[in-house]
Amino acid sequence: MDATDLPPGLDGNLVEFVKGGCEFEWQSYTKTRFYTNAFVINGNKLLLGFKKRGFGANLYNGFGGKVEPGETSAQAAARELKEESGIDAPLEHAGVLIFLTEGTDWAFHIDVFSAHSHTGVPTETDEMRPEWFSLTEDSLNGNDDRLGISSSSDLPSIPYSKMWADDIYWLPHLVEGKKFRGRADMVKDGDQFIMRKFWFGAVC
Ligand SMILES: CNc1ncnc2c1ncn2[C@@H]1O[C@H](COP(=O)(O)OP(=O)(O)OP(=O)(O)O)[C@@H](O)[C@H]1O
Repeated sequence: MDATDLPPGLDGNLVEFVKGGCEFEWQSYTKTRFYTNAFVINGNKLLLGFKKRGFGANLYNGFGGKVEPGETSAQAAARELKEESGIDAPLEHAGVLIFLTEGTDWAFHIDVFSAHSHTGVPTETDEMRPEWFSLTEDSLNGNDDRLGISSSSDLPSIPYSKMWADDIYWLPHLVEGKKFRGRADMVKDGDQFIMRKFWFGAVC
């Protein structure tokens, strides 16, 4: 894909898998702040955390936060995973997401990581309550959540309706082990954010 067709902030040899909001312009930004987000898979289970406070409170997400000065994103991802869930995992880089939110002139740059094993027992912290979710196909692609049915396994389905709106576009790629990139410009709708303009793609 021609780099000029990509949303500002993304580069490389990428193949689009979904986009929306073509009638809007990409929001401009002058600064970037770096964050991490880590997803741990164990066989047919995915670990998510229910965020109890701060940005994204009351949503399920991976474990992550700000990259501190002097840290690499991989170091920050490991630190945040441990701080928020109590576990260690051999995290590998899986994707990059750029988010803008209405009214701010800076972009979230989120390095997303995944791991297929871990040590330690996921433990609730002040910030996050870890829970395992089913990775059956209907759970992962959001069919169970859309239809309000429980998963065919003994674990709950991935709760996309209680996650950031973008997650359903890239989480299945992460679980399949495909590298991805994406950008979403979010606007406030009542007390939640919705995507105004977005683009997600795979790394060739
Ligand atoms: C807009 N769409 C989004 N979709 C999915 N995840 C998103 C996100 N936007 C932000 N995130 C994640 O939200 C966390 C915020 O981090 P946040 O808790 O504020 O950081 P940190 O733990 O350093 O904060 P404190 O210093 O404790 O306040 C961090 O994992 C970041 O990756």
